[in-house]
Amino acid sequence: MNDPRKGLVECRDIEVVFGSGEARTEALKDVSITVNPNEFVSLIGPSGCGKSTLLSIVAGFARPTRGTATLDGAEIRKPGAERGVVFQQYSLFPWLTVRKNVEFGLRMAGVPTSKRIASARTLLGLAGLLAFENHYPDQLSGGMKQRIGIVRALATSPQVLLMDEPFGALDTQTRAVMQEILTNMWQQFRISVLFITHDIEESVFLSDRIYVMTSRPGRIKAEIDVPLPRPRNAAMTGTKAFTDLVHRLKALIREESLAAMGAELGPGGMAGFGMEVGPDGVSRML
Ligand SMILES: Nc1ncnc2c1ncn2[C@@H]1O[C@H](COP(=O)(O)OP(=O)(O)OP(=O)(O)O)[C@@H](O)[C@H]1O
Repeated sequence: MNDPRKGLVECRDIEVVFGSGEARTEALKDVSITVNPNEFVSLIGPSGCGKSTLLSIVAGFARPTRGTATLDGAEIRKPGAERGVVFQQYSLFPWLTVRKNVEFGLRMAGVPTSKRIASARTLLGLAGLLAFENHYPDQLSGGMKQRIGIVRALATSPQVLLMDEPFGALDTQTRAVMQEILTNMWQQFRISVLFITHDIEESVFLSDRIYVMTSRPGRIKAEIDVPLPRPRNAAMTGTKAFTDLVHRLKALIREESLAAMGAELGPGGMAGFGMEVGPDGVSRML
């Protein structure tokens, strides 16, 4: 079982610059975010604003140019078992059965065979996948593969789950079911989650708090609390509280997406959108 006081992620004044000279790209600037223990936090923002870059810093796959990322006060310098990662691509090993995929991290950690089989079977049972333990990934649907990806990330009992567009490749119906499964699993495991999505409804449905990022270089534009009760269910998506939050977030994202496009389209190009490009960048036309 996880320690409920652990899983505090803190990013402070993160700046990331790729390349130099003409190829210099400022991806993130002055980004500070916190994910509290047991909290579900989403990052949303226009394409290319640096969401994946920030997540990969917390995962330990990349280092910031400036600033620090810590987990429970310790600086993150490399990947670690206390952080599970789930990507949009299923990234399961096709030559291993479902159960052996789930066992993989435990095997790497030196957990004895009988113990890791028992853990994998328990988790597969919770995700409704025990009947498929001896199947190979190719024999399963996209939704099942992603459930296995989540189960595999949870197998090593991480304090934090980092998810980069995990449902991006799924059809709308499967995606909605996966959101319910994830919120139920999160409720049981009570770990911290940092979740990236392009889908605003998805972020509201799942999160306690949402950070909205600006267009590149990504900064934190807004931090929005989601005070919807838990456990969450599909019926909530029709409530006024839910749709009001979605509209508010959509307006924030639209502003940033137009700003990003405006920079590409140049003066006059944004007039039809109620925006214009001036010497100080993009502004709203009244
Ligand atoms: N290794 C790299 N070298 C150079 N530039 C990079 C590298 N990785 C990312 N970038 C650039 O940094 C910016 C941020 O990329 P990132 O993938 O983090 O954005 P994102 O918000 O996750 O985008 P999307 O929503 O489209 O997935 C982009 O302009 C991207 O092209």
